[in-house]
Amino acid sequence: MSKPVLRNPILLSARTSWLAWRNRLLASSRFQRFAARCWLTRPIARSRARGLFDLVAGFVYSQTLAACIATGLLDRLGGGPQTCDALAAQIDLPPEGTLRLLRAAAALQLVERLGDAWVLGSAGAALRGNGGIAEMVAHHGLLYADLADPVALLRRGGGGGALAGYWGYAEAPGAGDAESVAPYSRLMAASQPLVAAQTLDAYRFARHRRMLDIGGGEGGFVASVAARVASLELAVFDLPAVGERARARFVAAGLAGRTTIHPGSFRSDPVPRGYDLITLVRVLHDHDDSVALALLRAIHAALPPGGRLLIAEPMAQTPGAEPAGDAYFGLYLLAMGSGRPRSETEIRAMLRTAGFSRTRLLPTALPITCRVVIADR
Ligand SMILES: CC(C)=CCC/C(C)=C/CC/C(C)=C/C=C/C(C)=C/C=C/C=C(C)/C=C/C=C(C)/C=C/C=C(C)/C=C/CC(C)(C)O
Ligand SMILES: C[S@@+](CC[C@H](N)C(=O)[O-])C[C@H]1O[C@@H](n2cnc3c(N)ncnc32)[C@H](O)[C@@H]1O
Repeated sequence: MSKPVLRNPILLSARTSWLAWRNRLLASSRFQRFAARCWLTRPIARSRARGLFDLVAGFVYSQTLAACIATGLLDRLGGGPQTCDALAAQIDLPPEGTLRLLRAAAALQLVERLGDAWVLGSAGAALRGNGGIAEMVAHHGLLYADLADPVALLRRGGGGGALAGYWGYAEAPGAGDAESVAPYSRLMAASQPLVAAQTLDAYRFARHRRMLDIGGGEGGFVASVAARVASLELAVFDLPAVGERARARFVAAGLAGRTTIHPGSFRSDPVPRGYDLITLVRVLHDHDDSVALALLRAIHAALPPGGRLLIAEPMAQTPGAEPAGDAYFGLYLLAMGSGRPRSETEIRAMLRTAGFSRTRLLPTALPITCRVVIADR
Protein backbone atom coordinates (compact mmCIF):
# COMPACT_ATOMS: atom_id res chain seq x y z
CA MET A 1 0.00 0.00 0.00
CA SER A 2 1.38 3.46 -0.95
CA LYS A 3 2.32 5.73 1.95
CA PRO A 4 -0.80 7.51 3.27
CA VAL A 5 -0.72 11.33 3.03
CA LEU A 6 -0.13 12.88 6.47
CA ARG A 7 -3.31 14.76 7.48
CA ASN A 8 -3.15 15.07 11.28
CA PRO A 9 -2.25 18.77 11.97
CA ILE A 10 -0.12 17.99 15.05
CA LEU A 11 1.83 15.24 13.27
CA LEU A 12 2.10 17.46 10.19
CA SER A 13 3.56 20.29 12.29
CA ALA A 14 6.03 17.97 14.02
CA ARG A 15 7.16 16.51 10.71
CA THR A 16 7.52 19.96 9.18
CA SER A 17 9.83 21.02 12.02
CA TRP A 18 11.82 17.79 11.84
CA LEU A 19 12.34 18.09 8.06
CA ALA A 20 13.41 21.74 8.36
CA TRP A 21 15.98 20.83 11.04
CA ARG A 22 17.21 17.77 9.06
CA ASN A 23 17.60 19.71 5.82
CA ARG A 24 19.53 22.52 7.54
CA LEU A 25 21.91 19.89 8.95
CA LEU A 26 22.33 18.00 5.65
CA ALA A 27 22.96 21.27 3.80
CA SER A 28 25.69 22.26 6.28
CA SER A 29 29.14 21.77 4.73
CA ARG A 30 30.59 21.59 8.26
CA PHE A 31 28.23 18.69 9.09
CA GLN A 32 29.02 16.95 5.79
CA ARG A 33 32.78 17.19 6.49
CA PHE A 34 32.26 15.92 10.06
CA ALA A 35 30.04 13.01 8.90
CA ALA A 36 32.58 11.99 6.25
CA ARG A 37 35.44 11.99 8.80
CA CYS A 38 33.68 10.37 11.78
CA TRP A 39 34.10 6.55 11.75
CA LEU A 40 30.49 6.09 12.94
CA THR A 41 28.82 8.15 10.20
CA ARG A 42 31.41 7.73 7.44
CA PRO A 43 29.66 4.71 5.78
CA ILE A 44 26.36 6.61 5.62
CA ALA A 45 28.06 9.78 4.36
CA ARG A 46 29.89 7.87 1.66
CA SER A 47 26.72 5.99 0.63
CA ARG A 48 24.73 9.24 0.41
CA ALA A 49 27.53 10.92 -1.54
CA ARG A 50 27.60 7.97 -3.94
CA GLY A 51 23.83 8.15 -4.38
CA LEU A 52 23.96 11.85 -5.15
CA PHE A 53 26.89 11.35 -7.53
CA ASP A 54 24.96 8.59 -9.37
CA LEU A 55 22.01 10.96 -9.70
CA VAL A 56 24.23 13.65 -11.17
CA ALA A 57 26.15 11.27 -13.44
CA GLY A 58 23.16 9.06 -14.40
CA PHE A 59 23.04 10.14 -18.03
CA VAL A 60 26.74 9.34 -18.49
CA TYR A 61 26.10 5.86 -17.10
CA SER A 62 23.08 5.41 -19.40
CA GLN A 63 25.11 6.42 -22.43
CA THR A 64 27.91 4.04 -21.44
CA LEU A 65 25.27 1.27 -21.41
CA ALA A 66 23.90 2.57 -24.72
CA ALA A 67 27.39 2.33 -26.26
CA CYS A 68 27.78 -1.23 -24.95
CA ILE A 69 24.44 -2.14 -26.56
CA ALA A 70 24.97 -0.22 -29.82
CA THR A 71 28.45 -1.71 -30.41
CA GLY A 72 27.35 -5.22 -29.47
CA LEU A 73 30.07 -5.32 -26.81
CA LEU A 74 27.96 -7.29 -24.31
CA ASP A 75 26.90 -9.82 -26.94
CA ARG A 76 30.54 -10.32 -27.94
CA LEU A 77 31.40 -11.07 -24.30
CA GLY A 78 28.44 -13.43 -24.05
CA GLY A 79 30.63 -15.94 -25.85
CA GLY A 80 33.40 -15.80 -23.23
CA PRO A 81 36.54 -13.78 -22.36
CA GLN A 82 37.95 -11.45 -25.00
CA THR A 83 40.99 -9.14 -25.05
CA CYS A 84 40.53 -5.43 -25.65
CA ASP A 85 42.25 -5.59 -29.05
CA ALA A 86 40.09 -8.50 -30.20
CA LEU A 87 36.95 -6.65 -29.09
CA ALA A 88 38.09 -3.43 -30.78
CA ALA A 89 38.31 -5.21 -34.12
CA GLN A 90 34.87 -6.80 -33.64
CA ILE A 91 33.01 -3.69 -32.49
CA ASP A 92 34.75 -1.36 -34.94
CA LEU A 93 36.21 1.02 -32.33
CA PRO A 94 39.87 2.04 -31.99
CA PRO A 95 41.65 0.14 -29.16
CA GLU A 96 41.88 3.31 -27.06
CA GLY A 97 38.14 3.93 -27.33
CA THR A 98 37.39 0.28 -26.63
CA LEU A 99 39.55 0.34 -23.50
CA ARG A 100 37.88 3.55 -22.30
CA LEU A 101 34.46 1.96 -22.83
CA LEU A 102 35.50 -1.29 -21.12
CA ARG A 103 36.83 0.56 -18.09
CA ALA A 104 33.64 2.62 -17.79
CA ALA A 105 31.48 -0.50 -18.25
CA ALA A 106 33.54 -2.33 -15.60
CA ALA A 107 32.87 0.49 -13.13
CA LEU A 108 29.18 -0.14 -13.74
CA GLN A 109 29.43 -3.94 -13.34
CA LEU A 110 28.47 -4.40 -16.99
CA VAL A 111 31.85 -6.10 -17.67
CA GLU A 112 34.71 -7.38 -15.51
CA ARG A 113 38.45 -7.68 -15.99
CA LEU A 114 39.79 -11.27 -16.07
CA GLY A 115 43.60 -11.28 -16.33
CA ASP A 116 44.44 -9.73 -19.70
CA ALA A 117 40.90 -10.29 -20.94
CA TRP A 118 37.38 -9.05 -20.21
CA VAL A 119 34.16 -10.94 -19.35
CA LEU A 120 30.53 -10.03 -18.67
CA GLY A 121 29.92 -8.43 -15.29
CA SER A 122 26.97 -9.21 -13.00
CA ALA A 123 24.84 -6.37 -14.42
CA GLY A 124 25.79 -7.25 -17.98
CA ALA A 125 24.87 -10.89 -17.47
CA ALA A 126 21.53 -10.02 -15.86
CA LEU A 127 20.78 -7.57 -18.66
CA ARG A 128 21.38 -10.23 -21.31
CA GLY A 129 19.07 -12.53 -19.38
CA ASN A 130 16.12 -10.16 -19.71
CA GLY A 131 14.87 -9.79 -23.24
CA GLY A 132 13.76 -6.35 -24.16
CA ILE A 133 16.05 -4.29 -21.95
CA ALA A 134 18.53 -3.84 -24.77
CA GLU A 135 15.67 -2.71 -27.03
CA MET A 136 14.56 -0.26 -24.36
CA VAL A 137 18.06 1.15 -24.11
CA ALA A 138 18.16 1.68 -27.87
CA HIS A 139 14.66 3.22 -27.70
CA HIS A 140 15.82 5.75 -25.13
CA GLY A 141 17.35 7.89 -27.87
CA LEU A 142 13.85 9.26 -28.50
CA LEU A 143 13.21 9.86 -24.81
CA TYR A 144 16.51 11.63 -24.30
CA ALA A 145 15.83 13.85 -27.32
CA ASP A 146 12.57 14.94 -25.66
CA LEU A 147 14.35 15.45 -22.34
CA ALA A 148 17.14 17.56 -23.86
CA ASP A 149 15.21 20.58 -22.52
CA PRO A 150 13.18 19.15 -19.63
CA VAL A 151 11.91 22.54 -18.50
CA ALA A 152 10.48 23.27 -21.97
CA LEU A 153 8.79 19.85 -21.92
CA LEU A 154 7.31 20.51 -18.49
CA ARG A 155 6.32 24.04 -19.46
CA ARG A 156 4.39 22.88 -22.54
CA GLY A 157 2.67 20.14 -20.58
CA GLY A 158 4.41 17.30 -22.36
CA GLY A 159 4.08 15.79 -25.84
CA GLY A 160 5.06 17.48 -29.05
CA GLY A 161 8.34 15.63 -29.45
CA ALA A 162 9.87 12.41 -30.70
CA LEU A 163 8.00 10.09 -28.32
CA ALA A 164 4.59 11.58 -29.10
CA GLY A 165 5.27 10.84 -32.75
CA TYR A 166 6.43 7.32 -31.93
CA TRP A 167 3.26 6.47 -29.95
CA GLY A 168 0.97 7.84 -32.61
CA TYR A 169 -2.16 6.73 -30.78
CA ALA A 170 -1.27 8.98 -27.89
CA GLU A 171 -2.37 11.95 -29.98
CA ALA A 172 -4.84 10.53 -32.48
CA PRO A 173 -6.73 7.51 -31.05
CA GLY A 174 -7.61 4.91 -33.62
CA ALA A 175 -4.80 6.25 -35.78
CA GLY A 176 -2.09 4.06 -37.13
CA ASP A 177 -1.58 2.10 -40.27
CA ALA A 178 0.56 -1.03 -40.39
CA GLU A 179 3.73 0.99 -40.89
CA SER A 180 3.15 3.48 -38.08
CA VAL A 181 2.18 0.92 -35.42
CA ALA A 182 5.03 -1.48 -36.19
CA PRO A 183 7.87 0.15 -34.17
CA TYR A 184 6.01 0.47 -30.84
CA SER A 185 4.30 -2.89 -31.26
CA ARG A 186 7.67 -4.55 -31.83
CA LEU A 187 9.19 -2.73 -28.85
CA MET A 188 6.34 -3.83 -26.60
CA ALA A 189 6.54 -7.40 -27.80
CA ALA A 190 10.30 -7.42 -27.10
CA SER A 191 9.81 -6.19 -23.53
CA GLN A 192 6.66 -8.21 -22.86
CA PRO A 193 8.42 -11.28 -21.32
CA LEU A 194 9.58 -9.24 -18.31
CA VAL A 195 5.99 -8.25 -17.53
CA ALA A 196 4.32 -11.52 -18.54
CA ALA A 197 6.55 -13.57 -16.23
CA GLN A 198 5.63 -11.41 -13.23
CA THR A 199 1.92 -11.42 -14.05
CA LEU A 200 1.63 -15.13 -14.80
CA ASP A 201 3.33 -15.98 -11.51
CA ALA A 202 1.08 -13.60 -9.58
CA TYR A 203 -2.33 -14.83 -10.71
CA ARG A 204 -4.07 -18.16 -11.42
CA PHE A 205 -5.41 -17.61 -14.95
CA ALA A 206 -6.72 -21.19 -15.12
CA ARG A 207 -9.69 -20.20 -12.94
CA HIS A 208 -11.20 -18.42 -15.97
CA ARG A 209 -12.79 -19.65 -19.21
CA ARG A 210 -12.40 -16.69 -21.61
CA MET A 211 -9.85 -13.85 -21.37
CA LEU A 212 -9.80 -10.57 -23.30
CA ASP A 213 -6.51 -8.61 -23.34
CA ILE A 214 -7.44 -4.99 -24.08
CA GLY A 215 -4.56 -3.11 -25.70
CA GLY A 216 -2.95 -6.53 -26.08
CA GLY A 217 -0.61 -5.33 -28.79
CA GLU A 218 0.66 -8.01 -31.12
CA GLY A 219 -0.38 -10.69 -28.69
CA GLY A 220 2.76 -11.28 -26.64
CA PHE A 221 0.90 -11.51 -23.34
CA VAL A 222 -1.89 -13.66 -24.77
CA ALA A 223 0.73 -16.02 -26.24
CA SER A 224 2.40 -16.29 -22.81
CA VAL A 225 -0.94 -17.07 -21.13
CA ALA A 226 -1.79 -19.60 -23.87
CA ALA A 227 1.49 -21.42 -23.21
CA ARG A 228 0.76 -21.57 -19.48
CA VAL A 229 -3.03 -22.27 -19.49
CA ALA A 230 -4.29 -24.75 -22.12
CA SER A 231 -7.97 -24.42 -21.21
CA LEU A 232 -8.42 -20.68 -21.75
CA GLU A 233 -10.06 -19.09 -24.80
CA LEU A 234 -8.14 -15.89 -25.56
CA ALA A 235 -8.72 -12.60 -27.36
CA VAL A 236 -7.00 -9.31 -28.12
CA PHE A 237 -8.80 -5.98 -28.49
CA ASP A 238 -6.49 -3.42 -30.11
CA LEU A 239 -6.31 -0.87 -32.93
CA PRO A 240 -7.02 -2.58 -36.28
CA ALA A 241 -3.45 -2.41 -37.63
CA VAL A 242 -2.09 -3.77 -34.35
CA GLY A 243 -4.75 -6.47 -34.26
CA GLU A 244 -3.55 -7.68 -37.65
CA ARG A 245 -0.04 -8.08 -36.20
CA ALA A 246 -1.51 -10.18 -33.41
CA ARG A 247 -3.48 -12.27 -35.91
CA ALA A 248 -0.29 -13.02 -37.87
CA ARG A 249 1.51 -13.95 -34.66
CA PHE A 250 -1.23 -16.32 -33.54
CA VAL A 251 -1.39 -18.03 -36.95
CA ALA A 252 2.39 -18.50 -36.89
CA ALA A 253 2.21 -19.87 -33.33
CA GLY A 254 -0.62 -22.30 -34.10
CA LEU A 255 -2.97 -20.36 -31.80
CA ALA A 256 -5.50 -19.24 -34.42
CA GLY A 257 -8.06 -21.78 -33.19
CA ARG A 258 -7.91 -20.51 -29.58
CA THR A 259 -7.74 -16.78 -30.21
CA THR A 260 -10.01 -13.99 -31.41
CA ILE A 261 -9.01 -10.56 -32.65
CA HIS A 262 -11.33 -7.64 -31.90
CA PRO A 263 -10.12 -4.69 -34.01
CA GLY A 264 -11.18 -1.30 -32.71
CA SER A 265 -10.58 1.58 -30.33
CA PHE A 266 -11.71 1.45 -26.71
CA ARG A 267 -12.13 5.22 -26.98
CA SER A 268 -14.97 4.89 -29.47
CA ASP A 269 -15.95 1.21 -29.80
CA PRO A 270 -17.72 -0.97 -27.22
CA VAL A 271 -15.61 -3.37 -25.17
CA PRO A 272 -16.35 -6.89 -26.46
CA ARG A 273 -18.55 -8.94 -24.10
CA GLY A 274 -18.57 -12.59 -23.07
CA TYR A 275 -15.21 -12.66 -21.27
CA ASP A 276 -14.97 -13.48 -17.55
CA LEU A 277 -11.46 -12.05 -17.34
CA ILE A 278 -10.35 -8.80 -18.94
CA THR A 279 -6.71 -7.72 -18.72
CA LEU A 280 -5.02 -4.35 -19.11
CA VAL A 281 -1.27 -4.90 -19.39
CA ARG A 282 0.71 -1.66 -19.61
CA VAL A 283 -2.32 0.19 -20.93
CA LEU A 284 -3.99 2.19 -18.13
CA HIS A 285 -0.93 4.35 -17.42
CA ASP A 286 -0.85 5.39 -21.12
CA HIS A 287 -4.00 7.41 -20.72
CA ASP A 288 -5.08 10.54 -18.84
CA ASP A 289 -7.52 10.11 -15.97
CA SER A 290 -10.69 10.84 -17.99
CA VAL A 291 -9.85 8.26 -20.69
CA ALA A 292 -8.63 5.74 -18.11
CA LEU A 293 -11.79 6.06 -15.99
CA ALA A 294 -14.04 5.79 -19.05
CA LEU A 295 -12.18 2.61 -20.03
CA LEU A 296 -12.58 1.13 -16.54
CA ARG A 297 -16.28 1.96 -16.61
CA ALA A 298 -16.68 0.34 -20.05
CA ILE A 299 -14.87 -2.77 -18.82
CA HIS A 300 -17.09 -2.93 -15.73
CA ALA A 301 -20.16 -2.79 -17.97
CA ALA A 302 -18.79 -5.47 -20.33
CA LEU A 303 -17.93 -7.97 -17.58
CA PRO A 304 -20.55 -10.47 -16.40
CA PRO A 305 -21.42 -10.63 -12.65
CA GLY A 306 -18.43 -12.34 -10.98
CA GLY A 307 -16.17 -11.27 -13.85
CA ARG A 308 -12.73 -9.88 -13.07
CA LEU A 309 -10.36 -7.18 -14.36
CA LEU A 310 -6.61 -7.62 -14.01
CA ILE A 311 -4.33 -4.59 -14.34
CA ALA A 312 -0.59 -5.16 -14.72
CA GLU A 313 1.79 -2.23 -15.12
CA PRO A 314 4.62 -0.41 -13.38
CA MET A 315 3.06 1.72 -10.62
CA ALA A 316 4.03 4.92 -8.84
CA GLN A 317 5.18 4.85 -5.21
CA THR A 318 6.14 1.18 -5.36
CA PRO A 319 8.04 0.51 -2.10
CA GLY A 320 11.74 0.07 -2.94
CA ALA A 321 11.17 1.00 -6.58
CA GLU A 322 9.90 4.56 -6.26
CA PRO A 323 12.11 6.05 -9.04
CA ALA A 324 10.72 3.60 -11.63
CA GLY A 325 7.28 5.14 -11.17
CA ASP A 326 7.20 8.89 -10.93
CA ALA A 327 10.80 9.54 -11.97
CA TYR A 328 11.02 7.26 -15.02
CA PHE A 329 7.46 6.64 -16.22
CA GLY A 330 6.32 10.03 -14.96
CA LEU A 331 8.69 11.82 -17.37
CA TYR A 332 8.37 9.18 -20.08
CA LEU A 333 4.59 9.46 -20.27
CA LEU A 334 4.80 13.25 -20.04
CA ALA A 335 7.08 13.21 -23.10
CA MET A 336 4.70 10.78 -24.81
CA GLY A 337 1.94 13.30 -24.27
CA SER A 338 -0.57 11.05 -22.57
CA GLY A 339 -1.05 9.22 -19.31
CA ARG A 340 0.79 9.07 -16.00
CA PRO A 341 2.01 6.40 -13.57
CA ARG A 342 -0.49 5.80 -10.79
CA SER A 343 0.00 4.34 -7.33
CA GLU A 344 -1.80 1.19 -6.26
CA THR A 345 -4.01 3.39 -4.06
CA GLU A 346 -4.96 5.65 -6.97
CA ILE A 347 -5.75 2.70 -9.25
CA ARG A 348 -7.91 1.01 -6.64
CA ALA A 349 -9.78 4.29 -6.01
CA MET A 350 -10.43 4.64 -9.76
CA LEU A 351 -11.68 1.05 -9.86
CA ARG A 352 -14.14 1.74 -7.06
CA THR A 353 -15.32 4.89 -8.87
CA ALA A 354 -15.84 2.79 -12.00
CA GLY A 355 -18.10 0.47 -9.98
CA PHE A 356 -15.83 -2.45 -9.15
CA SER A 357 -16.68 -4.03 -5.79
CA ARG A 358 -13.52 -5.66 -4.48
CA THR A 359 -9.95 -4.74 -5.43
CA ARG A 360 -6.68 -6.39 -4.40
CA LEU A 361 -2.96 -5.90 -4.99
CA LEU A 362 -1.27 -9.19 -5.83
CA PRO A 363 2.40 -9.55 -4.86
CA THR A 364 4.92 -9.82 -7.72
CA ALA A 365 8.52 -11.05 -7.41
CA LEU A 366 9.94 -7.92 -9.09
CA PRO A 367 7.54 -5.03 -8.42
CA ILE A 368 9.97 -2.69 -10.20
CA THR A 369 8.93 -4.19 -13.54
CA CYS A 370 5.22 -4.43 -12.80
CA ARG A 371 2.58 -4.75 -10.09
CA VAL A 372 -0.78 -6.48 -10.42
CA VAL A 373 -4.18 -5.24 -9.20
CA ILE A 374 -7.35 -7.31 -9.64
CA ALA A 375 -10.90 -6.02 -9.36
CA ASP A 376 -14.21 -7.88 -9.17
CA ARG A 377 -17.31 -6.81 -11.07
C1 LIG B 1 26.88 -14.52 -7.33
C2 LIG B 1 25.57 -14.99 -7.87
C3 LIG B 1 25.58 -15.89 -9.06
C4 LIG B 1 24.37 -14.63 -7.39
C5 LIG B 1 24.12 -14.26 -5.97
C6 LIG B 1 23.39 -12.94 -5.90
C7 LIG B 1 22.04 -12.97 -6.56
C8 LIG B 1 20.97 -13.84 -6.02
C9 LIG B 1 21.87 -12.20 -7.67
C10 LIG B 1 20.53 -12.07 -8.34
C11 LIG B 1 20.73 -11.99 -9.85
C12 LIG B 1 19.41 -11.68 -10.47
C13 LIG B 1 18.29 -12.59 -10.25
C14 LIG B 1 19.31 -10.55 -11.19
C15 LIG B 1 18.05 -10.19 -11.81
C16 LIG B 1 18.01 -9.05 -12.51
C17 LIG B 1 16.82 -8.59 -13.16
C18 LIG B 1 15.63 -9.44 -13.21
C19 LIG B 1 16.89 -7.37 -13.73
C20 LIG B 1 15.78 -6.77 -14.40
C21 LIG B 1 15.94 -5.51 -14.86
C22 LIG B 1 14.85 -4.88 -15.55
C23 LIG B 1 14.96 -3.66 -16.15
C24 LIG B 1 16.19 -2.86 -16.15
C25 LIG B 1 13.79 -3.19 -16.83
C26 LIG B 1 13.76 -2.01 -17.48
C27 LIG B 1 12.49 -1.67 -18.13
C28 LIG B 1 12.26 -0.53 -18.81
C29 LIG B 1 13.29 0.52 -18.98
C30 LIG B 1 10.95 -0.40 -19.37
C31 LIG B 1 10.56 0.63 -20.16
C32 LIG B 1 9.20 0.57 -20.65
C33 LIG B 1 8.68 1.47 -21.50
C34 LIG B 1 9.41 2.62 -22.03
C35 LIG B 1 7.29 1.23 -21.86
C36 LIG B 1 6.61 2.05 -22.67
C37 LIG B 1 5.17 1.70 -22.93
C38 LIG B 1 4.22 2.76 -22.39
C39 LIG B 1 4.09 3.85 -23.41
C40 LIG B 1 4.69 3.33 -21.06
O1 LIG B 1 2.99 2.10 -22.19
C1 LIG C 1 2.09 0.23 -24.21
S1 LIG C 1 1.28 -0.79 -25.33
C2 LIG C 1 1.07 -2.27 -24.36
C3 LIG C 1 0.94 -3.47 -25.23
C4 LIG C 1 0.86 -4.78 -24.46
N1 LIG C 1 -0.30 -4.80 -23.57
C5 LIG C 1 2.15 -5.05 -23.69
O1 LIG C 1 2.13 -4.94 -22.47
O2 LIG C 1 3.16 -5.34 -24.34
C6 LIG C 1 -0.37 -0.14 -25.35
C7 LIG C 1 -1.28 -0.84 -26.32
O3 LIG C 1 -2.56 -0.19 -26.28
C8 LIG C 1 -3.03 -0.06 -27.62
N2 LIG C 1 -3.99 1.06 -27.70
C9 LIG C 1 -3.71 2.36 -27.53
N3 LIG C 1 -4.83 3.09 -27.68
C10 LIG C 1 -5.84 2.21 -27.94
C11 LIG C 1 -7.22 2.34 -28.18
N4 LIG C 1 -7.81 3.54 -28.20
N5 LIG C 1 -7.96 1.23 -28.39
C12 LIG C 1 -7.38 -0.01 -28.38
N6 LIG C 1 -6.05 -0.20 -28.16
C13 LIG C 1 -5.30 0.91 -27.95
C14 LIG C 1 -1.78 0.18 -28.44
O4 LIG C 1 -1.98 -0.11 -29.82
C15 LIG C 1 -0.80 -0.79 -27.76
O5 LIG C 1 -0.86 -2.06 -28.35
